Amino acid sequence: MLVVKKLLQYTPCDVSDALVKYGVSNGGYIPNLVKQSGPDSTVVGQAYTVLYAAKSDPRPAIKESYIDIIPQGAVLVMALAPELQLPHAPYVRVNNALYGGLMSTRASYRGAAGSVILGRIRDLDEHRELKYPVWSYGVGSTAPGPVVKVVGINVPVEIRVQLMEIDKDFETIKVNAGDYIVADKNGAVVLNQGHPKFHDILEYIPKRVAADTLVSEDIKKGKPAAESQKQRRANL
Ligand SMILES: O=C([O-])CC(=O)C(=O)O
Ligand code: NI
Repeated sequence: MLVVKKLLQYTPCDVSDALVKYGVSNGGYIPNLVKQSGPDSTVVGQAYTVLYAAKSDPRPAIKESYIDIIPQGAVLVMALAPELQLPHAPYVRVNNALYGGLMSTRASYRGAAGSVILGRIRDLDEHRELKYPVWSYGVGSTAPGPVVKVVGINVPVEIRVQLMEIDKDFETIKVNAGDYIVADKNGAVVLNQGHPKFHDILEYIPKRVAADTLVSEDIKKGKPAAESQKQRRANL
């Protein structure tokens, strides 16, 4: 809870700066998500993961409704099995919406912090009326039931994303249940709970934010950006 309180003061960009400092070159950023609803402030919570697979997948469907057991304060992270993902737009092979307004209504009632849907959502107005924060790749009109089923709750999920290297197809971002999700209009970042430098990362964030506030003041007074950045970040 303390970690959540701390992170609520910052943005995903601040968290990414710290992750880059500690060797995560993509800054933990989960690309291609669009903020669809909710207030402007940063959303932070521990990931509550839900994994969808094709109806033909050999794994049995989970009987329990994932939304009825979502913990207070959690961020729902909903992903499709890797074989249903694409590194390029539209990012998933599934055109049915994975998630809708009734799910947000229940999540909001249970005090969840937000929902990050790595696929399509429907019922846009309902999420917006609830002022409940939802991110997704896109929108849709059809419910998930005819094509996919939930096969995992609080299991690690893998997100296939495009890479710069032309000889590699994709890289995989992993989200484990309990990892910290920090999201706003810039998108969503995952801070792995098990990162060996987790506490250093948390300590670095305010120092870097303070330095960059001074850089901003310098620039507004006419100082060249590169010179100020070099000076103000010298000891970081
Ligand atoms: O009905 C569904 O399966 C999803 C949906 O639209 C909702 O949660 O409102
Ligand atoms: Ni609906």
